[in-house]
Amino acid sequence: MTTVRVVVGAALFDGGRLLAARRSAPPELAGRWELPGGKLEPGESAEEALVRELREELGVEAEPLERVAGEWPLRPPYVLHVWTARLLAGEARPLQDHDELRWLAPDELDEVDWLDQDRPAVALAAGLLRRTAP
Ligand SMILES: Nc1nc2c([nH]c(=O)n2[C@H]2C[C@H](O)[C@@H](COP(=O)(O)OP(=O)(O)OP(=O)(O)O)O2)c(=O)[nH]1
Repeated sequence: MTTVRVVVGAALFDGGRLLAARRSAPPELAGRWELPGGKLEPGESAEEALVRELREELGVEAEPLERVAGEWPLRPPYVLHVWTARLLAGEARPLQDHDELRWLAPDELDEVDWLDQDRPAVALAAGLLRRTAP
């Protein structure tokens, strides 16, 4: 039996908008949009991985908030887990893995070509945002 490995994706919110990131690699994923994040390293919690990845990929500090219920299969052995997070400091820039970023308002979420496996997670995360936003 293969052990499942977790990829953590961040539904990063700031001012009521959600950050979408366009992948620059590998070729089969390039041009599609995703929630920034990456693989957990050994011994790391999902929250720790999320903070590290957002620092590396976007140059920002973020606070994980809550896990979005669900798990989405990726290329085996990986599965996608998603957490909502809020921006604490910095201005997001596509430093690694991405070539474009967009902050999407709730009515703009369908404007980018999300990776198929990200669509349900994005919809759920946006629902959480609508519930918790002032
Ligand atoms: N980060 C991220 N990866 C996703 C999402 N959806 C999705 O299918 N993936 C896939 C793309 C990659 O095959 C894998 C995550 O790899 P990654 O390249 O982001 O991970 P990483 O930063 O840890 O990079 P590395 O170890 O490969 O260098 O999961 C998503 O929303 N976020």
